[in-house]
Amino acid sequence: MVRAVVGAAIVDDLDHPTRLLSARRTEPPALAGGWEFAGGKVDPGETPEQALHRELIEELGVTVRLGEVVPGPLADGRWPLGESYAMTVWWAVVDSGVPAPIEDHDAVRWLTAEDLYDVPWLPADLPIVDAIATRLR
Ligand SMILES: Nc1nc2c([nH]c(=O)n2[C@H]2C[C@H](O)[C@@H](COP(=O)(O)OP(=O)(O)OP(=O)(O)O)O2)c(=O)[nH]1
Repeated sequence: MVRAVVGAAIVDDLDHPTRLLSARRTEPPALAGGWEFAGGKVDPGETPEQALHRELIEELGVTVRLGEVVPGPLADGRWPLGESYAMTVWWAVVDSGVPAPIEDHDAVRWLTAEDLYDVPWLPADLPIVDAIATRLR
């Protein structure tokens, strides 16, 4: 069974995004230093949206408003993350708080279309970043 993961493409504006938030992982060692979408695994008893809101409060200290799903190639628009995980990614904007690397990350960075690929994204995230890049102005 593929495990469900949720992630947020946090941008400055849902209708006219110009900046995307990326976060640098600290764990596990094989993934540490890679940049990703904040989020994580859906726990038993949670909806995917509940899981994402929980993870964003824990990891970045923010509440968000979710937009549409960034549609991926798998069933339900999910994106493959290797063999074991599939991630649903929502567009999101910050409702309250300032994103900070509270847990699981040691840096966050807002990226524009110009410097979107200047950070070493986790390899599985690159097709997702490509999809987002088409919307960043
Ligand atoms: N959150 C997140 N995980 C990603 C991304 N890209 C990617 O390959 N992954 C992988 C890393 C992990 O193997 C898996 C998600 O696990 P996670 O470690 O973020 O989940 P979690 O916060 O619930 O972690 P834990 O409680 O089990 O330690 O998906 C991404 O953009 N965001």
